[in-house]
Amino acid sequence: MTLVAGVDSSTQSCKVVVADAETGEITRVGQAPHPDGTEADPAAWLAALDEALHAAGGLDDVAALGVAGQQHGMVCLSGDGEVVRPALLWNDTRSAGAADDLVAELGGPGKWAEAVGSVPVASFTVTKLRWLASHEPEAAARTASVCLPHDYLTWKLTGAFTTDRGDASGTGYWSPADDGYRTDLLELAMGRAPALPRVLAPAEPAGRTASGVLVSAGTGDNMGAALGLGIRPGDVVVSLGTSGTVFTVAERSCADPSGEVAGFADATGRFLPLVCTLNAARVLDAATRLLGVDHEELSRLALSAPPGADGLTLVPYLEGERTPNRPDATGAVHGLRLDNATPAHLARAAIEGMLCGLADGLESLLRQGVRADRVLLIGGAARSDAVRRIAPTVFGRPVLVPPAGEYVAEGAAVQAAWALSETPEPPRWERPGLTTYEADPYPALRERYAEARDRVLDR
Ligand SMILES: Nc1ncnc2c1ncn2[C@@H]1O[C@H](COP(=O)(O)OP(=O)(O)O)[C@@H](O)[C@H]1O
Ligand SMILES: O=C(CO)[C@@H](O)[C@H](O)COP(=O)(O)O
Repeated sequence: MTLVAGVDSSTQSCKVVVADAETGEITRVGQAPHPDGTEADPAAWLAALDEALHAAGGLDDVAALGVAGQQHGMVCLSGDGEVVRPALLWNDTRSAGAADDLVAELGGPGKWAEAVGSVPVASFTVTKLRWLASHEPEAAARTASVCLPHDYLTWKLTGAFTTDRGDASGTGYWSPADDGYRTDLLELAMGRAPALPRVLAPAEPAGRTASGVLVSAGTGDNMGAALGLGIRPGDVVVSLGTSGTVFTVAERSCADPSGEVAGFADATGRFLPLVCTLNAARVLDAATRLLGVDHEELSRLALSAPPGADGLTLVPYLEGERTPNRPDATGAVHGLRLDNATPAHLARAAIEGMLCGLADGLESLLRQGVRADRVLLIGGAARSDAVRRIAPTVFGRPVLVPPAGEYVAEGAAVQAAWALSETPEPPRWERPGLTTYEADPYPALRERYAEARDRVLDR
């Protein structure tokens, strides 16, 4: 049996799966935590990768490996390959002002959508580089090259400085439509253009590890999930990890001047229109802390309250928000009355509020002409029974849940198997069935959320 490994170096942890390259059967898994915070020393990702690989039984019998990682993180390297400062992550909002400035300087949101498929907000690497140039000019001057979290890990594994279309499309200085860097935009951000990783073709390997394991191009985590699930146009994925994302694969590139939908590329040569919120699984983590319960009890409580939580509405902007672009917003609870002031109502409002943000995202995606024949729910918070049961009431359509798994890491493993096989299309691994969750839509909930979502205080 030929084995391949896939890595998901995500916000909260590093996950590894080892699978049979032919059937996709998972034979081993490993996981290790990442440090908390919105900036991180890339050495911590390497240490977590090492620990997770060890927990997954190591690479001695593995033929190929792929690394998917959290998108957008700014990793600045000096001329001798040292990390210049801790990486700013996708959920760090300090560059929100820089994003506004860059949008204005290029002539407005439409110009950015046209140039790189997305309108940059604080998450995008290009805005972090502008922030660096303005606030830490010495660090900016020492920056000889810039890459993303998965590029950094692939470089450390192989010595090759590479990236892929998917992750490059989240920088704000690579165009999915034209398949090339826009170094002029990097110059706009920093006043000059540091060296950038070479963009590999989807099945092109980056190189080999010191012990000879083939390393595939790697990609961003959402592109990894799309590959792991084997989605096709018409399949919309809602991922409830640290971030909430709603995305699909498309044959044509997307350019939304409203900035709600990011026109990313995928890991197969196609495109990945995506909406991202900053607030997903950790809203539920916060609710468990507020209520002094664990996730199982939160789920039980939420299901014991009625749809709409009798008017209790939670706006989940606990980390500010990206879609809508409210980097300084805070969360809020509205509609509190004596009769709905119960743990069950609050538990339900937290889940409903988190899902309303994603349901708005689905609508933005549909406005781009995307089809949603099926909606699939994945990510850490999709382990919650209440989330799975409440999702169809909020989305107003059935929701399909694949068996709990690490689909980003599985996608990275698919890519590794693809790099080994050199076939025109990635391998398609059969996966056990999806569970369908259906429930009556409850539109009043979305209407109330729409009223509440702009009535929040800024930090
Ligand atoms: N049963 C559950 N119910 C709700 N949230 C959960 C559950 N299990 C895990 N989570 C949450 O899911 C998140 C981790 O999800 P994951 O998709 O691995 O995130 P990421 O890939 O962004 O690091 C954590 O915030 C964790 O607390
Ligand atoms: O910024 C985005 C997508 O544009 C996020 O989805 C990050 O890629 C982080 O993902 P998770 O760690 O939440 O999976």
